[in-house]
Amino acid sequence: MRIKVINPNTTWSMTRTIEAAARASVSSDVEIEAVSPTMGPVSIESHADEALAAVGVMDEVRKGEADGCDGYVLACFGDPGLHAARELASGPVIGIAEGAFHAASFLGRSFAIVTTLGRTLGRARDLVNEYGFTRACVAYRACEVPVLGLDEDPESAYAALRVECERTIADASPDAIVLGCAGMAGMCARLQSELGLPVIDGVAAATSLVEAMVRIGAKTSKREEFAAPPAKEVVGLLSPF
Ligand SMILES: NC(=O)NC1=NC(=O)NC1=O
Repeated sequence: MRIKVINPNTTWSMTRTIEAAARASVSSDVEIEAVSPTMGPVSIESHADEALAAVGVMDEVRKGEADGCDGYVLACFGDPGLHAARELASGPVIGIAEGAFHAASFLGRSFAIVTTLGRTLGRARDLVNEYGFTRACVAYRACEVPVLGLDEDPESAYAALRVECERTIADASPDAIVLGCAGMAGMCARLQSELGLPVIDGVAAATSLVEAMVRIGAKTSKREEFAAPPAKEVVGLLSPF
């Protein structure tokens, strides 16, 4: 089995963090291919970043199909390009937000999201509502660490994240915490141990769920909405598509 884990931002050091978390979450017979697109923003912290990143995600899925990948993880908490990726993929495609919400829902009645910048919380709220977890998600919080700050100064980023998690637990008493950024993947186990409640990293959750779906033979439905997009001319910069 081969799962392609796509970090939609173009920061390869973060891709390596994501790769380690993905590899640790799957069985030994699963091959993980972790990549960043060849184009796109170095970090994704806005709707504009997400729009740009979606093109790179599509390009990586298109290449993955040519290489025979069995499934895909979109390792960015905004799940950028998820629906387009499902149109292009034959196997399952799971974003880390959707995967994390499902995983958290198996562990308790409620969860809270603790993410990077507060400006990304609107997107998180939209995804919670779209995926059907409105009642379960009891808090939307941000530690105000920029995405690349997680890589550049991990110790102070961890300190800020832990403080915000502690505040969230005190204010909203969630049964679990969902980490709102792929770049937090390496901090999950330490946080869970120090905070004393389940802490979900979406990279591990989504990757293990893709493995499970591939093992039961589940593929993306091609009946209607996620059928291959109609062939058409694309002009200008995006013409390769
Ligand atoms: N909420 C976020 O910080 N999302 C993210 N931006 C990235 O570049 N990767 C993420 O997971």
